[in-house]
Amino acid sequence: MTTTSTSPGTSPGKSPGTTSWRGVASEDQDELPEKVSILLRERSRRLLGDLLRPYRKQIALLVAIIVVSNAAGLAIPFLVSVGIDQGIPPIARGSGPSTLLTVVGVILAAAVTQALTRQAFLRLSGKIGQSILLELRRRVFDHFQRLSLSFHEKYTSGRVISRLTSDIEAIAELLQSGFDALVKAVLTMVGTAVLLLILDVHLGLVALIPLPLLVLFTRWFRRQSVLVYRRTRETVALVIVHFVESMTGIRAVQAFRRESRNQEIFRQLNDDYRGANASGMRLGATFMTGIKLIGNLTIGGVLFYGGSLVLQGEVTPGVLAAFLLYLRQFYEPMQEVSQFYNTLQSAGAALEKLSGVLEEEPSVPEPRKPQPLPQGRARGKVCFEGVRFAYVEEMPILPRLDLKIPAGQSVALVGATGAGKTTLAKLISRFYDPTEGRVLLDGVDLRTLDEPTLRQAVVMVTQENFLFSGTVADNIRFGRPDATDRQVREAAKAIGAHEFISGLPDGYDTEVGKRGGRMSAGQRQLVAFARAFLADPAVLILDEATSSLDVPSERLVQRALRTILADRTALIIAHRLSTVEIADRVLVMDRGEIVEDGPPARLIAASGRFAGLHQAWLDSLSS
Ligand SMILES: Nc1ncnc2c1ncn2[C@@H]1O[C@H](COP(=O)(O)OP(=O)(O)OP(=O)(O)O)[C@@H](O)[C@H]1O
Repeated sequence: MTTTSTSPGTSPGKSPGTTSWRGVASEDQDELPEKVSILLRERSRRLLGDLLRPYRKQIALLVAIIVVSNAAGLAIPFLVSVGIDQGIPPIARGSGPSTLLTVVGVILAAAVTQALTRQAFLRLSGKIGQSILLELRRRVFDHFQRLSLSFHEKYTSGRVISRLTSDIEAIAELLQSGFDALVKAVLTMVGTAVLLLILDVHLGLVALIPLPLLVLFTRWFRRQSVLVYRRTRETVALVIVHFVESMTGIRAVQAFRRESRNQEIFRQLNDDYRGANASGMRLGATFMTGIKLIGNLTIGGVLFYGGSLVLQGEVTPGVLAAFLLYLRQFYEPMQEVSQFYNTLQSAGAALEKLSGVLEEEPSVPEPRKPQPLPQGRARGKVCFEGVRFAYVEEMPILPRLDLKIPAGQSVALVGATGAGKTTLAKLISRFYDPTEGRVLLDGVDLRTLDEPTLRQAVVMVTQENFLFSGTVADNIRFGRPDATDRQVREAAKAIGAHEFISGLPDGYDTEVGKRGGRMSAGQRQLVAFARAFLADPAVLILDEATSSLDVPSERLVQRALRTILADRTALIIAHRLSTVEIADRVLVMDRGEIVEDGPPARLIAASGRFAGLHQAWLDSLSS
């Protein structure tokens, strides 16, 4: 089943009601029904579980280390009480300091144990955390690369970047500090409460009186925190979008002198973000000071009440000292919880988005049972059989297309903007699958060809002429990484790019885009042609650049075109009619249909659309 997915996240064939949150679709929804939120949380948890599973044993070891570390920490105040109550009286009685020295020795041992286990914990958790992040980054990158062009056309590179950077960072933060803070807080608080009750039930109950207040206060904080957090995320998203749009569109911004208006918008958005952050900090400050106040009041109360119990001889001074030390320990992690809560929320949101991305399926799937091409290699015959295609179900771009291109033919595709020329080319490259009908290469449905066979047989050179960072030679070698230097040079020579490349500061080893490696539009196009020539596909699709080149460059490109088109099937989306003259055949497209088809000379001789276009072009040349 290979229906084109019309939106990333909507699996074909399922009703939108049940699937509209799947994949990345939930990212676009502000308010999610409770049921969906639960499903999303489950999905996030599954991903987390999946990532943690290989480290089960190490995590168990980590838990054991934390327990020992906390037990050692919790033992210290208790040992202090033993030291005071049982170590000092023998000294006062003159029977020597041996008990006290033993207790001090045990305290030292507990302190050393705590330090060593803490170090082991930090090392091990760091190692596990980094391995998990490595795996997560690998999965997300691999998956993004596998997702079809239809996904990327909608998802935009800005979102891809934030998934791979800030979201992964949020999870890193959780693994590095959040997890540690949570475990420490829970163990310390539960352990302390239990120990207080064991030491002295009466005084223990008094010390725990503020607990309900603490619970209410924490709940209030959590609710407020969710609201503030959401506002921070919303405002930061607007800042980033404005920033990225202004910078990626910097040419248009400067050309239209839009800087000051952009600056004004940015100032406002930036200020909103500052405001949201400030309220977050105020909330955190209120919570932290509130906790500290409750903690200190409790300590004061316990000292007062415990002191009177000591005077009445119901509690020993050592137990009171231990109580005071425990209470300090009890409130400390509570303050960290406020920090941790933010970390948890961002990591939760990040996991939700990443699990959504990983759930997306390529809308152009690999065949289960790939079929070989006849004779094991592509010859280049292309057929469209009853092809219907729509990006959005109700708006067909190609209503019904039947077309046969024999192997080795050069076809020029012309037509008004939006006629569907690029769409047709994308179907031959299998960036999309037809909604109905079939596209065949040498009689084999493209959907049954495996990816390497298809990519080797069909190459599309787009208008972007994208050059990657690296040397010019690397860029030419892009589609055939094992090509030798000689082959690279020969390809460049055949295309007519050798001369200008040799003139670059380091020749073929010049770094693209760096000093001296900047290229003109025509030169970039020649490098893109050399790349395609070296890849040597049976079918070449060229989306010709609309930008007009100067006359010498145009001549160079025309010559290169003749070389590259020889001996292969070619489909050129022609914006320059000079290009059309090289073609064996011209197809004129209008609203997704082929309205004229024939050799250029015949179409010019007839009095159809192409003849009109050609005449207009001739007139423009002579005027
Ligand atoms: N990814 C997409 N999602 C939805 N609609 C699209 C998408 N790409 C193109 N379209 C629509 O399909 C129609 C045909 O577009 P296409 O790019 O094939 O035209 P074209 O003939 O190549 O135009 P041009 O000469 O301007 O490049 C247009 O109406 C366009 O709005």
